[in-house]
Amino acid sequence: MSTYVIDGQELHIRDNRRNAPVALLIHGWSSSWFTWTPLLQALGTRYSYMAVDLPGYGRSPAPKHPITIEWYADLMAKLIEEASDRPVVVLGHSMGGQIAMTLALRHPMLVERLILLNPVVSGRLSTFINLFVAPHILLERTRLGGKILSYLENTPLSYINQLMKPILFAERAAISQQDYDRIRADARRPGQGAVRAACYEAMKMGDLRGKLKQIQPPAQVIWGAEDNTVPLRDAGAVADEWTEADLRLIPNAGHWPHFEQYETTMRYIASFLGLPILPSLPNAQVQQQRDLDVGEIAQFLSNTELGQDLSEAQRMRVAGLCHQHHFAPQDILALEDSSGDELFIVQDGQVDVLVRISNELGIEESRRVNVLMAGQIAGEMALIQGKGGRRTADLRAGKSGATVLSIDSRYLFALFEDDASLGLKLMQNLARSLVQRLRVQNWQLQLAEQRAEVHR
Ligand SMILES: Nc1ncnc2c1ncn2[C@@H]1O[C@@H]2COP(=O)(O)O[C@H]2[C@H]1O
Repeated sequence: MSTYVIDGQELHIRDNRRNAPVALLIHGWSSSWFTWTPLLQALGTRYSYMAVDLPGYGRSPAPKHPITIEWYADLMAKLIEEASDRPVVVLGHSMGGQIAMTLALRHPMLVERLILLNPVVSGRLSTFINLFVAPHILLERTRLGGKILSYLENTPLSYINQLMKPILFAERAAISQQDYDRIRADARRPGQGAVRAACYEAMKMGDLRGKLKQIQPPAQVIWGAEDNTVPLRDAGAVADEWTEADLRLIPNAGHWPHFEQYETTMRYIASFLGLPILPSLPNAQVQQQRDLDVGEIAQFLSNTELGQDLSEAQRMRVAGLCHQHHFAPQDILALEDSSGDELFIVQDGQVDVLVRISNELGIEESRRVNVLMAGQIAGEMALIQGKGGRRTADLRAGKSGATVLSIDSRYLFALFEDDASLGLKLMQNLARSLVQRLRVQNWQLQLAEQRAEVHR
């Protein structure tokens, strides 16, 4: 845990303190940093994560300032400025999602991407909450009310205990008793009654309907289909107003999809962030990656054969899968007839394509058939042939060397499976590049024919 003091407000933060891009994690109403435990290991492979205890929750003291969603958002903006020198990925759950969206609206420069789990949009919680939980919470505001309730809590009269599970989780949710107990303990933490009541009002005041379209950073919105806390009516507002957002509904999950349906939730997040842990891969390995600037790579991809016609969010996904390699002049990237497990994109310099051809004396020599420049794809032929595909030519760095991005074909195929519309666009782009090369070759053949004619 680290402690930050921002504007005199002490903030306790669970972090992994890596020299890597920052991911800021904002929990929801009546919760704490613990909200993020299932995701921390995977996020830690690429990010320096900061799971904050919001003022008044977990170990962070209650604020002296009146609570509004805007105030929380501005405080998070100052925290980002303190912790990072570039835009950060922001994840928000429930009320934390409302804070994250408000942050992106008020400080778009600070947010690289948003991932929102069951976010509060309208501020109107479910009827369940309004009928049973809210009166309880509003009563807690006063010291006497709080005392009476904490006494009742330990008696068979405590209806809140019985109601908590169906409100928070889906009927068939896979949640362990241990996780449930911890989430419940956070929700009922003594001494937080006043903050809980203030946040209940703040969420209503922070209504984001009508503003979603103005959110600039690419966003993924994940929702448990049986959410009884933040109703799916709010997911409807996202679908209706914010068509650029990547909205995903997860069956058999309620308000805590990352606990209830970890695999599915993680697969969506991993493919959005380009984390190398798509569960459809054998062993779902968590790999340590070199820290590339994903935003910069995504920007570069917009001018490449592979990145044409992709949205910014889609380019970010592809960028997250890229590794960067530097090759000295004449270094070999791939050998003809070897198995092809990677797709390459030339980032800088040149890559020569060499085919082995037997001359009149039957001696094999390498002939350069093409030169690939920045933005062009190489290695797509083996990839398109599928498993066991072999390289059709040697690939060799040109005279001044080459910088190349590579994508492991297993990750690329996992991405195709996971996001069919992105997969289709990428396959179209690969096909387009092949068509272009065939056209050039046809034209070169015609030209050679015409020249031969003139000499005859
Ligand atoms: N005639 C050609 N023109 C341009 N590129 C080629 C040609 N033949 C092969 N290649 C590239 O060289 C790569 C070698 O590996 P692949 O066969 O996987 O994919 C091949 C193409 O990207």
